[in-house]
Parts: sequence; structure tokens; C-alpha cells
Amino acid sequence: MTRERLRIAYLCDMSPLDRTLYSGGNARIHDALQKHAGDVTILPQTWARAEPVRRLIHAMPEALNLRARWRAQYALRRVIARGIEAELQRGGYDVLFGAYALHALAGVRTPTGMVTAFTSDATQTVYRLSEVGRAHKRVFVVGPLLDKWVERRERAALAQADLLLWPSAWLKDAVTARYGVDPGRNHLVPWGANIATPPPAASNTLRRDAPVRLLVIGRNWSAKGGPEAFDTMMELRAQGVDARLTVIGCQPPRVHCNAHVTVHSQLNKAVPADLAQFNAALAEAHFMVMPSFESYGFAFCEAAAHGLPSLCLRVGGVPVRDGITGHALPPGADAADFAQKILGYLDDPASYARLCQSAREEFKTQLNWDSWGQTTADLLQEAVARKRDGSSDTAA
Ligand SMILES: CC(=O)N[C@H]1[C@@H](OP(=O)(O)OP(=O)(O)OC[C@H]2O[C@@H](n3ccc(=O)[nH]c3=O)[C@H](O)[C@@H]2O)O[C@H](CO)[C@@H](O)[C@@H]1O
Ligand SMILES: O=P([O-])([O-])O[C@@H]1[C@@H](O)[C@H](O)[C@@H](O)[C@H](O)[C@@H]1O
Repeated sequence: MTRERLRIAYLCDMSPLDRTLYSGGNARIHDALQKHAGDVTILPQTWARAEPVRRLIHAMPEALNLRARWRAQYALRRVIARGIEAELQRGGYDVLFGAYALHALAGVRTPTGMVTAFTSDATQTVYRLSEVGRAHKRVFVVGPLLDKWVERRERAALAQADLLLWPSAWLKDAVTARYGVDPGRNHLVPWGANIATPPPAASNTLRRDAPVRLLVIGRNWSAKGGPEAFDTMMELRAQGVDARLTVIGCQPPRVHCNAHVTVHSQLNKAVPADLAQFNAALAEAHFMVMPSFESYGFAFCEAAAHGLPSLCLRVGGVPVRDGITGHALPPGADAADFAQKILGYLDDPASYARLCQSAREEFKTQLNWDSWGQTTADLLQEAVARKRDGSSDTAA
């Protein structure tokens, strides 16, 4: 049965047309909605009568801008929301879809019958209280004074939504517990790899007498667990394995560079030569070793797309399922533990081949944007139908 295409108003604090922002996630969410769910209109990111304040904050240094912008948007929500509401009244939309920026949804009153949905990989409060947030020192002195107020704002914004779509069970569970969101509105829908589906790869054979290639992908060496990945490589070498490390996305410090480390400090996937290098590095690697502290991590989905197992920590919302896409070791696991896992697979190549296959399978069934788009489209259709039934009951 062909379904009606929904009319979707897309709300974020940054344009999804810029494919670099939010690590590419904003653009992927927008595109997947357009492909699978309906006709998407991007709502303005301007702040109505408070626009001069937004411009002023954008002109501030990045570190301040990052911290002031979302808090100011909560504070000025009544003024900012009026601009969005005027757009919503004009457009005749079925759905208001918020991505990443819960503060952009704050205070927006939707016309009767419109469904509000939201997806993000964290809320500020869940992030702050988690092991990920606690790993970062707080530098913004005003921040802690506003924490309780922020949480109240988040709670109110989440209460406006009919559907909450979280990419990780970590976040879904935390939201349920922290804000008391009822489970019927809360759904786990994993985000996907920010690459086109690579051709099926024959899994790389893992042998003691050949190089074992490790990979790190990320713009922040320490947040991505780069130092531990380097130590894992050195630990394997100390045990007689010819381990090598490829780094994509940043320049490790001198202490983490040697003849066995290859660095591509920045690859732009929109540039064909860079994309070819990116794909080649994933295709030849044996393990992505990335004990990162983060709330999601697209690189894990990209590794799975290439049938490349990931080794990471069970911290935050990393999309790694134990024994399926790799192994998430308990927090505190160190280079010796990661090396041990790899040595275990070196002794059991058949189980390594199975792990590569199940990683690829997980990408095909879950960790891709078409799956996200299809599941989200189903959930949006149901929510729209429920709202329409509800309003016709009330009208009757
Ligand atoms: C450490 C940290 O705070 N991570 C967060 C940060 O992601 P962060 O940007 O650090 O990392 P992600 O893994 O989410 O994304 C990286 C993306 O950039 C791409 N890439 C990377 C390097 C490079 O040279 N070229 C390139 O194209 C990767 O292929 C991937 O698609 O924001 C994301 C949300 O927006 C969150 O989900 C992450 O939890
Ligand atoms: O320091 P602080 O403002 O409380 O918290 C910060 C947030 O405001 C910011 O949006 C995020 O990018 C930082 O990683 C950090 O979490």
C-alpha cells in the first residue's frame, strides 16, 4: 500500500545543508526523512526578535559560543518560538521534527493535530552526569549555577514531544530514568554510518606472520582513546606481532608517532581521493581500536559497514554490540586488555571471520540511515494517525 508522504518541518539550530556540522549527522537525518518519510522543509535557524543576540553569540570565540548559545536559546525560548510558530501556522505540516538541538524545540506550541518528534545522541544533563561528561573538566563558571534550570527546561521540552527517538540504549534508559518519560514515547532507533554502502569485503585474514592493522578515526585524539590505541599497538609489538596503527582525522602528539603509525590528519569524504583513502584504510584494517568517551560515534557504524570489528569501552552510547560488531570492554580496561582480545583472535581466525561477518550484518540491518529512515517513517505515520483519530474523537 502506498503511504501518504508526510509534510515535515525540520528544526535544528544548525542547517542540515551544511554536511560537516554535527559530524554529518544533521545532514543524514534530514536526507533520510526526505527519502523515507515525506517532504521536508527546513525551518529557519534565526531567533526572531532575538536575532541580534544570536549573531552576537556566534561572533564570540568558539569555546564561549558553544556554551552560551544553547543556554541563551532556552532563556529566550518564548521570543524565538514565536518565529517558529508563525512558520508552522503557514506551512500545514503533519510533523515538527527536531534534531540534535532540544533547546530549539523549547517553548514551541504546535498547531492542533501536528506530531512533534525529536532525535539526538544526548541531552546536556544526561551527558553532564554520565561518565562521558564527568571525564571533562568544567571550565564555564556560570555552567554549574544553571544546571537545575537547564534540566527543568529539558524536561519541559521533552514533554512537548510525541515521539523521542534515541540512537543508543544508554541514552534511552537515562532519559526514561531521569525525566520520567513514559516508555510508549521513547524508542531506540540507531543512527547509521556516514558513508555509502561499501561493496561486501572478503574478511581480512588475521595471521601472526603478517601485519595486524589497527585503526582510529576521530578529530580528537584523546577523546577517541588514541593514546590507548597506540599503547595497544606497542603491546602487541612487544609480544612479537607486527602491529601497525592508522589514524584518520587528527595529528597525534609526537610521543604517539613512530615508524608503525600512519596519519591522515583530515580526510574530506566529499573529495573523491580522500574518500578512496578513507575506504582503503577501513578495508585493510583488522580492528578499529577506539576506547573513546562519547555519546555515539559514527565511526563505529562505518567500521561495521566494512565488516571491521571495533574494540572500545562500554562507556556512553557507542554503537558496539559485544561479540557482534566487536567488543566493548568494561571501563578501566587498558592496552593490555585490548591486546589480549586481539591475541585471542590471532589464535582463532575462524572466530575472527565470524565477527567480521556479523559486524557487516549489523550494518546492513541496523547501523545505516535507510533503516533509520524506514523505522522513523513507520513511527511517524503511526503517531500522525493516532493524533488524527484523537482529534476526530474529540470533534465527534
Ligand atoms: C568525542 C566526541 O565528542 N564525539 C561526539 C562527536 O563526534 P565526532 O565528530 O568526534 O565523531 P563521530 O565518530 O561521531 O563522527 C566522526 C565523523 O567524521 C568523519 N570523519 C572523521 C575524520 C576525518 O578526517 N574525516 C571524516 O570524515 C567520520 O567518518 C565520522 O563520520 O559528535 C557526535 C555527534 O555529532 C557524537 O555522536 C560523538 O559522540
Ligand atoms: O561546560 P558546559 O557548558 O557545562 O558543557 C559544555 C556544553 O555547554 C557544550 O555544549 C558541549 O559542546 C561541551 O562538550 C560541554 O559539555
